[in-house]
Amino acid sequence: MLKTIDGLARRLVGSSFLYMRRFLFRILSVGPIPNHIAFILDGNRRYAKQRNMTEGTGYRAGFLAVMSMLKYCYELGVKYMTVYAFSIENFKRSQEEVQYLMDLMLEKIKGLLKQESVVNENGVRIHFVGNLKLLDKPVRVAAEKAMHATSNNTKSNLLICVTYTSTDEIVHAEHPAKRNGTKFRKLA
Ligand SMILES: CC(C)=CCC/C(C)=C/CC/C(C)=C/COP(=O)(O)OP(=O)(O)O
Repeated sequence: MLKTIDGLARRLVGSSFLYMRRFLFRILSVGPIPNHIAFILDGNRRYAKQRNMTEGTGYRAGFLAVMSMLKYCYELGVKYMTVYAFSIENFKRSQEEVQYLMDLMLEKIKGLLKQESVVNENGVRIHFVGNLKLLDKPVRVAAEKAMHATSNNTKSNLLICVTYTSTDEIVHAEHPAKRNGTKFRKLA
């Protein structure tokens, strides 16, 4: 008897949550929807520390949080989403932590490629942005595979920034420009 009441209550809470969610989305989609939203993945370790969790658990929780934010964005019709995931500076962390993050990225990129993933369900094209040569080879290969596999998706775009930093970008932007004969002048 108690089990039946508990099940009923759960279903009631579940359906009212769904109803409220639909209602909220209706209201939000009336207003102007941004074309591009960017997320900086930060605070994963602090989150884990506050809850006496391992750093790895914090990173995993961070990834799940960003995935649900992305799902809301797709549902609202945001065309471009950028995620700042791993900068070149992040390589200065301990070797174990960097390796953990590389393994996590590999696992998650493979997950994104699955048919039932949030990316495929929402017709999202993935772009990895940054100096990809600096990534661990298996991660780079998976990233390239993800870009290729989603290249025909047209509903929205997910830009994942990895191994990036402003100085590296300036250096790499300058080289082709120099080759084209562009003249640079020093800014005062
Ligand atoms: C495929 C894909 C998008 C994977 C992403 C995996 C992921 C969660 C990466 C976050 C990496 C990172 C160095 C965050 C910085 O914040 P921090 O956690 O160091 O923050 P804190 O030290 O300020 O708490």
